[in-house]
Amino acid sequence: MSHLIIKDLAYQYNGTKVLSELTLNVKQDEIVCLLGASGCGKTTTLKAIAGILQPSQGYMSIDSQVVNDNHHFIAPEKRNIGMMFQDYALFPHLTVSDNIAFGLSNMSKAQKRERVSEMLRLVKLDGCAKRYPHQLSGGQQQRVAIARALAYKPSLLLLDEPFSNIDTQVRFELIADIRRIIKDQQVSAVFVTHSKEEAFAFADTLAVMHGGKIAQQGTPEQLFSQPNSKEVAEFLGTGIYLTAKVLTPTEYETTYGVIHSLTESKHQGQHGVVYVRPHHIKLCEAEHGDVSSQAILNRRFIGTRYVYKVRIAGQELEVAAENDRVLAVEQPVKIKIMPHTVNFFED
Ligand SMILES: Nc1ncnc2c1ncn2[C@@H]1O[C@H](COP(=O)(O)OP(=O)(O)OP(=O)(O)O)[C@@H](O)[C@H]1O
Repeated sequence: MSHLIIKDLAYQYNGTKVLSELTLNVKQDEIVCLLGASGCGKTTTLKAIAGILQPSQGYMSIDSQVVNDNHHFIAPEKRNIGMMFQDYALFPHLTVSDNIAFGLSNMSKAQKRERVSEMLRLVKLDGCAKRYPHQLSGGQQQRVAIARALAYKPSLLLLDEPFSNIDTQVRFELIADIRRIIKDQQVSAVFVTHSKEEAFAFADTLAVMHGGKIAQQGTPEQLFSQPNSKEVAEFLGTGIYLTAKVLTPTEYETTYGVIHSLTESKHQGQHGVVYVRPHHIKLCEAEHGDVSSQAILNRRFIGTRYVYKVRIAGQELEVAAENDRVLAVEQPVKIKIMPHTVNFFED
């Protein structure tokens, strides 16, 4: 059963369409990450879910309650949604305990005390109850923010770039911690980030946004191995397009030789393009004067190995190579494309 269901949602700012035909499903206890280029409408989608803005069209239900359609619009405070944003938004004049207790208006004093202690234990800040936000690190403040958002047992949690102010060294520890806390509380969540690495570490499924809608939703593995559009393939990482013909279910003919796929294609006989990512390309030394070779445009050292920029089929791409033999700038190289799960898009 889906916990959050959105169908054909549309929204415009002053006549400019930002969301159109947006469809998204979040299952019970699932963490879904909205990913997409800057300005594609991620925050607008969160605001529509929260009820901060009213869509011009579409259906939305949370926990089987219709919160938005042609006849209903449920106000934000009646949606039982917890929110957490990048600037933590803690009240500076309240202690950690009072910040966490802030939304617990329907409880007795004793119940509040009990719930606050439970949340402090959950986020491992038992010793910080009496401190003020400025006496905490960024990561600790973010833990208080999640405790406050979860304290009144929301049915859905919305997180907008919650980790972008956290130092990279502790960010992934905090991501693992907050994921554990959300899973422990069995709450569904929609999370927005610019960072694919954060998305992979935090979410169960990714929903890539493009053109005001969800272009594809699935696990990171599904999106990498079976992107349903060029936009999704490109968003997940750099690559180059090669014109190709599908020779057999596992063989693609290109100007750089036959590429072998680890999975079978249903497009046999069709023409189109394959999207090849740098880690599927091997650079091999070539002889000067070899017409099928290309020169290395530049190289940079990234600590463990070199990354070489090459031009393949008129497109420039950086390809990492093992350090057993260092290649020189302008040295001719041949391109070998290793067997992989090929991403093919028909013409
Ligand atoms: N209050 C507003 N008035 C007019 N246009 C707006 C308003 N808020 C956002 N927009 C526009 O709507 C589009 C979507 O904005 P939104 O903030 O949802 O994108 P986003 O994907 O969250 O972007 P980012 O990743 O940069 O935070 C953008 O083109 C933005 O300029």
